[in-house]
Amino acid sequence: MVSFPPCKINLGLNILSKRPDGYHNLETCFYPIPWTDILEVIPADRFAFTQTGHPVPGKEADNLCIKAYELLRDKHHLPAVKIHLHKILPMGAGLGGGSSDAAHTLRLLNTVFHLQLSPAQLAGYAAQLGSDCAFFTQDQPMLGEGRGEVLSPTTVTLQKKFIVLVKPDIHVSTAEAYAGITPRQPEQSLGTLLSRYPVEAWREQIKNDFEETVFKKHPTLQSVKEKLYASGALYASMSGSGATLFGIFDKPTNLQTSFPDMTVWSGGI
Ligand SMILES: C[C@@](CO)(OP(=O)(O)O)[C@H](O)COP(=O)(O)OP(=O)(O)OC[C@H]1O[C@@H](n2ccc(N)nc2=O)[C@H](O)[C@@H]1O
Ligand SMILES: Nc1ncnc2c1ncn2[C@@H]1O[C@H](COP(=O)(O)OP(=O)(O)O)[C@@H](O)[C@H]1O
Repeated sequence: MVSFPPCKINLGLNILSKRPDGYHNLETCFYPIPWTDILEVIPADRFAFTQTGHPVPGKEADNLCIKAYELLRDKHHLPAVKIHLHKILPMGAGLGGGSSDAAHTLRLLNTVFHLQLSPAQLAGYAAQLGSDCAFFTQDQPMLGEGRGEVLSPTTVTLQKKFIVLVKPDIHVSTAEAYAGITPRQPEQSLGTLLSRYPVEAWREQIKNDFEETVFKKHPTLQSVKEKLYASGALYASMSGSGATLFGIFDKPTNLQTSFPDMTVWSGGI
């Protein structure tokens, strides 16, 4: 069985406090974007993992698809499978592609082997694989709290809008980005702000707390954001810990020529 793990952008990202377990409490709105990897899981005589497209850095055994399989295999005595991942999404990009692959491996295994795991059980397993993973067990925008795994529905919608993602050839480590932050409580919760204001007003209201320190270290990212606004974006921001920037537009917008040496994706929602 095949699935298409999508990526996400973060509409706003407030880092609220540092936790005793070393993670940070945050609030964000995860929004799914239909730019995807391709993932196949089929029953097999012996376990095998194959991978094409962009090579995934690190040891193969650390691939989140394998980690996801091992997690369910140990709990539910799964038979062997063959997993194939075709990697399209940029990595370490603030787009959560690896987290999505992990969650979609769980979802495929649940379906292929009729495990009948509830959405809450799937989200619980996903959260063991990464803070962002639980979101990808859903297919709709969600507010994320806790370390990102406490999810609640939101009415925020980007329907009829167009998104441009720009990924410069810069890598920002998530752990490093968190280390540069001084957490603080905002005056108004992100959920309230997102529901109260139209996209056009978010520029003054909604922010990503990582931008300040990450932009200082990589000024190119600030200039990409400014260029997105200059090209007509209603709202532009960095996604997650970077380095992808996104712009939300009223009409189809293709900016590859504006960012010739960067990876650009654009599409409707
Ligand atoms: C920043 C965010 C925002 O959506 O996304 P990305 O930029 O990675 O896409 C996420 O919080 C990334 O979540 P995820 O990539 O799943 O993180 P994990 O693997 O759980 O943790 C990687 C490292 O990030 C830090 N971390 C992560 C989540 C969190 N709430 N607090 C943290 O301090 C920890 O140092 C941890 O060791
Ligand atoms: N299936 C996978 N796809 C992408 N990255 C993976 C995967 N499995 C493990 N990783 C590791 O996770 C790191 C970052 O993952 P990714 O989700 O792309 O980051 P981000 O959430 O910042 O976009 C990679 O550099 C890689 O070492």
